[in-house]
Parts: sequence; structure tokens; C-alpha cells
Amino acid sequence: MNTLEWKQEDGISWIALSRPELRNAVNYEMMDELDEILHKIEATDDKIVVMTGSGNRAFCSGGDLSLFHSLYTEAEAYGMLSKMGQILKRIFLFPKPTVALLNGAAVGGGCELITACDFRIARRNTKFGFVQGSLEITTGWGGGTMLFERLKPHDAMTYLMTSQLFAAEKGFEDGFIHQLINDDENLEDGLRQFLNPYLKQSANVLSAYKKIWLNKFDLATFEENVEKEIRNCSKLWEKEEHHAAVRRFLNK
Ligand SMILES: CCC(=O)SCCNC(=O)CCNC(=O)[C@H](O)C(C)(C)COP(=O)(O)OP(=O)(O)OC[C@H]1O[C@@H](n2cnc3c(N)ncnc32)[C@H](O)[C@@H]1OP(=O)(O)O
Repeated sequence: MNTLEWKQEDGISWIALSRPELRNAVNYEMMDELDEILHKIEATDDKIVVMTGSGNRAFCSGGDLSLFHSLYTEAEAYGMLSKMGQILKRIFLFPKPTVALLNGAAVGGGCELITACDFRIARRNTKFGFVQGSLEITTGWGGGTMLFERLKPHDAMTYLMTSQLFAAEKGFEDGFIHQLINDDENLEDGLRQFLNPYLKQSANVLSAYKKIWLNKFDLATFEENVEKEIRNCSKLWEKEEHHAAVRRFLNK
């Protein structure tokens, strides 16, 4: 694996996004490797999946803008967005509980990725934000649809419509972040403390409860809504306003 690290420990499958020099931005290779790892983990007896990022700056900075900037048309954008959208759906619907451990900022598509997970754990001052609006696009990996399943509608709208970065404390108040870890605490120890009661249960029990939550969904409607989100984002992607905003980011 070139873009991910995977380890199995005490019933936990750890996936670390591993492109720290680009703040763990997602490229096509990472998408393929995520897909492959998720298939492998599904076949293990591991109880819980933890996703995190390498380094201490970012969990994930979203799509790799230096690469995806070359996608110009709606059709080109759709190809990339739907490829990652499939992976986010797999994470959202994964038969085992999933946890995003924010070792650093989760921004843009990175924030969509943490939304696909069942639980989010972060240091107090970690920032997260659906900044896509400042690039003249919207969420486009299905994370907007998923956010409305995680939060009260007005909180989800505030996160999405303002494009702001928020501190993890704000996410905790809104029920988006489930556990805050103090600065002087080891991140992994904090996570293990959170996970201990869950890890005392069997994999079958955890999966059965995940299934009850997923049974709530009309899968066809959920998939249709994700598809609409991806198509809408693709339309905005091809506009000059978006390309100009990305150029500003890359030339900063
Ligand atoms: C598909 C939909 C999407 O996801 S659109 C992408 C939305 N994402 C963004 O706009 C994220 C922009 N990145 C950031 O805000 C910051 O890099 C964050 C994540 C907060 C980290 O800040 P900081 O630790 O100060 O790092 P930095 O900004 O100096 O970045 C270090 C190098 O990494 C690069 N980088 C960062 N994010 C991306 C990205 N998404 N795609 C491509 N490259 C990225 C920066 O340009 C910088 O590169 P360099 O070292 O200056 O060459």
C-alpha cells in the first residue's frame, strides 16, 4: 500500500491515510486502496474500524486539488466524485462500527469522510469544516446527505452553508464529535478509553446493532440522494468560478 497503512490490534482495524506532505489528500490510488482494505476488513473478525491520518497536522484535506484541478468538465468531475462517493457509501453502510480519530484538521472531502463514520473523536482544538463552498462547489462525495442523517437539520445547514472551520468543541456541543481528548492526553489512549466498553462486546453484537441502525434507511432513497448530490457538485465543478478558486488555493 502506498497511500494507506493498515494494522490490526486488539479487535481494532486501524486505517491511516498516509500522504502527510499533502495533508493526506485523497488521490485515485488512495481510493483504490481504501476500497481494497475495506473488503479485507469485512472478512476479518475485527470488531471496530478506526480511520485516522498520518502526521499531526491533518486527518484529511479532502480531494487532492493539485491532481483534480485537471478535471475540467462536468463529466470528468462526475467520474472522480462518484468513485469516492461509492467508498463513502461503503463506509457509511459498513457492517462493523467505524470511528474517525481526528489527529488533525478534517477539511472539505476530509470532513465528508469523517461524516461517513459512525463516531468522531478529536482533540479539543482540532478544526473541521465543509469548506467546499469557498471553492464554489458543494459536498460531492455524499457527505452532505450523510450529515443530515447525523445532525439536526439547522446544524447541518450551518456547517454546510457557511463553509466555516469549527473547533472540535463546537462539534461536541452539536453531537457531531463524540469524545474530546485533552491536549496533554495521548490520542490513542483517549481513543482506547472511549472504545473499551464497545470492545467488551462481541463482534456479532456490535454488527447486529449496526444493522438495526442501517435498517432504518430506505437504501434506494439514500443512494438516490447521494447520486443527486454528486451530480449537483459535478455541475458546479465545471464552472469557471470553481476553477478560479482552486487556482487561488494552489498559487497561494
Ligand atoms: C473533492 C472535494 C474537496 O475535497 S475540495 C478540497 C477541499 N480542501 C481544501 O480546500 C483543503 C485545503 N487545505 C487546508 O485548508 C490546509 O492544508 C489544512 C488541511 C488545514 C492543513 O493546513 P497546514 O497544516 O497549514 O498545511 P498547508 O496548508 O501548508 O499544506 C501543506 C501542503 O499540502 C498542500 N495541500 C493541502 N491540502 C491539499 C489538498 N486538498 N490538495 C492538494 N494539496 C493540498 C498545500 O498546498 C501545501 O503544499 P506545499 O507544501 O505548499 O507545496
